[in-house]
Amino acid sequence: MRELREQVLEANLEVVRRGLVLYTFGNVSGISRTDGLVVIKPSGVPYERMKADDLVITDLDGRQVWGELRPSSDLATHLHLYRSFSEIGGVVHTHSEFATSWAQARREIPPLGTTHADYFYGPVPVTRKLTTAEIEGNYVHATGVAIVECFGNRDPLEAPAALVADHGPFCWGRSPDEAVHNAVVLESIARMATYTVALRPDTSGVSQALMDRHYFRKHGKTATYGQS
Ligand SMILES: O=C(CO)[C@@H](O)[C@H](O)COP(=O)(O)O
Repeated sequence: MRELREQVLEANLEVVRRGLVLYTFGNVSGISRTDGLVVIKPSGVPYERMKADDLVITDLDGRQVWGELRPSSDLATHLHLYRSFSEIGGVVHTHSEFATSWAQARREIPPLGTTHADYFYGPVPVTRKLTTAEIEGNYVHATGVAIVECFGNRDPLEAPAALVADHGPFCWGRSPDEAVHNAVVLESIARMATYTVALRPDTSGVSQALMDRHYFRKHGKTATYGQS
């Protein structure tokens, strides 16, 4: 777990270097599937002071098995994603400005160009609004449930991000560093989508043929989106 703690620390520091978070916003975690254990950022600790030993380890039910500090307040969302999406190895939550703006507008990000299609096969989905009962109840877990729901039967690695309505983006990948990479790309395509829609509100976006061409040549795999 020492190596995973170092990877998760590095991934947390990378979201700061990439300008995706301010102060103590955001969090990154990673999972060891063989041990069934998750390493996550501690809650509220400034990134510039964070050390690998400050990271917290829990099991998939959220029981803390290592660390003195409290785990990130978003832990239950990360855990639900790990339980639901068995292929993922890292989760990132940020409040990056353009992706968060689409989340606050409660709009999915449509595939408007090949930059999007290289990384996200189809739109980046947005969740439904949480109910008052969910917000007053197990809010953080309900956030994870809403993310998984908005994926339906799409492959979560074909569009490794979701926008949580009124909140912000969650991204994931096969590892913590791949999840951060996807969060950086998401912010870039969210920025371009904002400008594109401002310049041409009636844009129709990329054709299915262009999206297929770009996504498949980059990933070399078979589509599931749009086939079910
Ligand atoms: O979503 C939020 C707040 O809305 C989080 O990103 C927090 O800002 C980070 O909390 P910790 O991970 O430090 O508990």
